[in-house]
Amino acid sequence: MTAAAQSPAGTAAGQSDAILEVSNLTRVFGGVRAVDDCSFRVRRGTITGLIGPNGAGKTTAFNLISGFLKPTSGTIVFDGERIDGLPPHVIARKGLVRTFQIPKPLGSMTVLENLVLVPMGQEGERVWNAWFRPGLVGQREREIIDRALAVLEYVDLIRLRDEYAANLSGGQKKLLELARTLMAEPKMILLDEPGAGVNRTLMRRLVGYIEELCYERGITMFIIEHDMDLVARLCNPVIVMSEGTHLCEGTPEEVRNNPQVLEAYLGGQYR
Ligand SMILES: Nc1ncnc2c1ncn2[C@@H]1O[C@H](COP(=O)(O)OP(=O)(O)OP(=O)(O)O)[C@@H](O)[C@H]1O
Repeated sequence: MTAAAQSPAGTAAGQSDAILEVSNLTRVFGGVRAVDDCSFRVRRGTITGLIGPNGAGKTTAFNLISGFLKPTSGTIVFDGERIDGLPPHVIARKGLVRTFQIPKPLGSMTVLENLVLVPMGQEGERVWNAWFRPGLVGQREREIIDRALAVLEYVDLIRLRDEYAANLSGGQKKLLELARTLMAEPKMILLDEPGAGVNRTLMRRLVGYIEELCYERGITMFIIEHDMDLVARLCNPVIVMSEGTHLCEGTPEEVRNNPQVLEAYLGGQYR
């Protein structure tokens, strides 16, 4: 019997290093094998990049991992537990959350309401009503509101806390999206193109947050990114997908110099 098989479920020696293990993952849309027998692992405490040409299956892989799509076949293990096929809110409660390339805050709610809703789910409205009737604010509700305010301080959106999310700039919406993920107290965040449509100043701030959240708070980061300078600066290792599957992985330097990667990009639509 192997050491892994002898250990209790979820604590096997081989699993402690990998927070995410994707095995033989496949998702078919009609005739398209968007993700095709794809396997990889993400090490705990890393900022891991996911790159590949357009249509390589990166977004579909993220949607499968975060529960927004169900796999056709294959398994996904997060922190020692099978999560494939579970709905997004259950996966988020286990500590795995994702952001979207186009952030999706609830526009008709304020910045603060957007954050309060994350841990409370359907109960968020109740917390909110209680906020206006201070005598009714319970211990848990108070804690959630205080945590939301602290997160807004952290991402420097505190002065916009009563603004409707719909009125925020694109960059501010990105920060709000990051703030919402932090409210879920994640162990791992999937970031979909944090660099897309972001100016240099905000990009520097986002890079700072990503590094600090990973290296100081221990949140594993898994990032889809097309901006190769940003990938080289932030990510190690980098996983390359092509045609729905895992092509290779390595340091940014290694993947950049890998002829298979060049071929995958030049054979597709080089960006
Ligand atoms: N809902 C869907 N229905 C049908 N086909 C889809 C669907 N979602 C994705 N696909 C197809 O699956 C393949 C992989 O798409 P996906 O968006 O995952 O790639 P990607 O690597 O994220 O691409 P990009 O870098 O351009 O965002 C593409 O051929 C795409 O057209």
